[in-house]
Amino acid sequence: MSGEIRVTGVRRVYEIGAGGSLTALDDVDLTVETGTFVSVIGPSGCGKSTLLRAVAGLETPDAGQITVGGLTPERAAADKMLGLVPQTPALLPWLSVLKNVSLPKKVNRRKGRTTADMVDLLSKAGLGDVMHKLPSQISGGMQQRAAIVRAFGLHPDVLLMDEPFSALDEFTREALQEQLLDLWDELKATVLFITHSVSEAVRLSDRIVVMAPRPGRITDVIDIDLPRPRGQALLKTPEFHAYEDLVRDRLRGAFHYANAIAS
Ligand SMILES: Nc1ncnc2c1ncn2[C@@H]1O[C@H](COP(=O)(O)OP(=O)(O)OP(=O)(O)O)[C@@H](O)[C@H]1O
Repeated sequence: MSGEIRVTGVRRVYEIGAGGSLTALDDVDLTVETGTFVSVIGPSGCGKSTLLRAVAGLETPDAGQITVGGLTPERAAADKMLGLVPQTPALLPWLSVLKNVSLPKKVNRRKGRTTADMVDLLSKAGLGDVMHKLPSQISGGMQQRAAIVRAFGLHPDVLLMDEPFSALDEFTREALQEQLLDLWDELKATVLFITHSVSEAVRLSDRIVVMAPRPGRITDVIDIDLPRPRGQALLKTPEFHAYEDLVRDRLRGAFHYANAIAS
């Protein structure tokens, strides 16, 4: 139960001026079981970030219920059960990489790791040689890796990731996917991951949730039954491509709909 995310009948409506409203989430039901990796994919505006923010306790649904480990998201966040990795790494520019990733330890001594643990995690993430540098002295890919290590530093039960690799080139992205999977395998957390990339979703996930917009809703849930660990070689197998095709087919419907309402 400790890391289960349960979303039941969630609705979120935004007022958009002149008496208009936009239903960003409509009757969304989703259970992410403890320790599983679930990705959410769908066209722009289908409510992915709204859903993630609601699970993080940063957004209050107008109807329905969300629990994280049986608690309200606000309580789970206060208990440091949640880790959040945003699209941009948001490291503090005046602190070294090591000091940045060690911050949660200082903020929350109860659950945080020791500095030695963080040094070890940074080394595992390939950042051992740059841990004393400032964020501006390392690449964007390294900065994002540091942000992921920082999130794991709190030893969260649940990790919420909003397109963390979207600003990176394809090869860096693939390398980071592998490192994320290694960290996840070692540290165990329930992960809710937003992406626009079909191959990324297939590689990382136990389950992929497909959403469509207006109203933002879940249109499909696809279990990914591929063996782990999912190294580079897996990306070339027919089984992997078959899952990519399946997800693309299911997504196509959501995109047709999105384009129809936009035109
Ligand atoms: N604070 C807000 N006020 C009004 N409308 C909002 C607000 N936040 C989001 N929206 C609208 O709600 C819908 C869902 O937004 P959301 O950011 O969750 O979509 P998304 O699927 O994450 O999109 P993207 O892939 O582009 O990040 C969009 O139409 C967006 O414009």
